[in-house]
Amino acid sequence: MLIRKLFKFEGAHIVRNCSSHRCRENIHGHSYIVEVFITSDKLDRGYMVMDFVLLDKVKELVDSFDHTYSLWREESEELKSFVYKYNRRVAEIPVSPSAEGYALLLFYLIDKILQNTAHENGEGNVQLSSVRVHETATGYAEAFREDMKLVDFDIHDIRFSEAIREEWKNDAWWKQLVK
Ligand SMILES: Nc1nc2c(c(=O)[nH]1)N=C([C@H](O)[C@H](O)COP(=O)(O)OP(=O)(O)OP(=O)(O)O)CN2
Repeated sequence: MLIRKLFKFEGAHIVRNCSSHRCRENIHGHSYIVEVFITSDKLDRGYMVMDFVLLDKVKELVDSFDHTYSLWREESEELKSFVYKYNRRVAEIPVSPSAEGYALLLFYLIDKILQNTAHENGEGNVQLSSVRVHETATGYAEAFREDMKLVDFDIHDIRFSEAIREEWKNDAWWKQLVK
């Protein structure tokens, strides 16, 4: 059985090397919608795949990209300095921030969060099925587990600035993922 939970963030980026010159040459933003699809072979005692409330860390993660500049680590030192000088909320990431890049990055992180979520209400084999990132009303990218072979990074390649981290209720979940 499949469940889906929707999250949102307002994010800014440039996507280098793409075909669209508007997109690759200009800092711009989108109202992103992130859909997280989760499956299980069993229902918990509440007749749920898993309670949506257990996705609170996923909410915190997605909210970390809200009013945040997503800075690809391959950007020039000049742009990096500019971004850090004029923005408090910066996510430095190992993928270019296309819809595809976000979908892969979020799949990687949400999968880790789910693996670190205690399931104590009779849940079955809870699995992340896919992460769909809508960049506009007309375009989205969706990452599945097999797509993770398209990228090569680990959690140490992802950095949230101090201003983002200080808004987290606590950083235990992030420390757990890093461990
Ligand atoms: N496969 C992808 N294509 C594009 C992406 C992307 O992430 N993956 N991103 C962009 C740009 O960021 C752009 O801002 C959005 O472009 P587009 O979909 O063309 O947006 P419009 O609102 O102009 O779309 P219309 O359908 O023409 O209204 C570009 N491509």
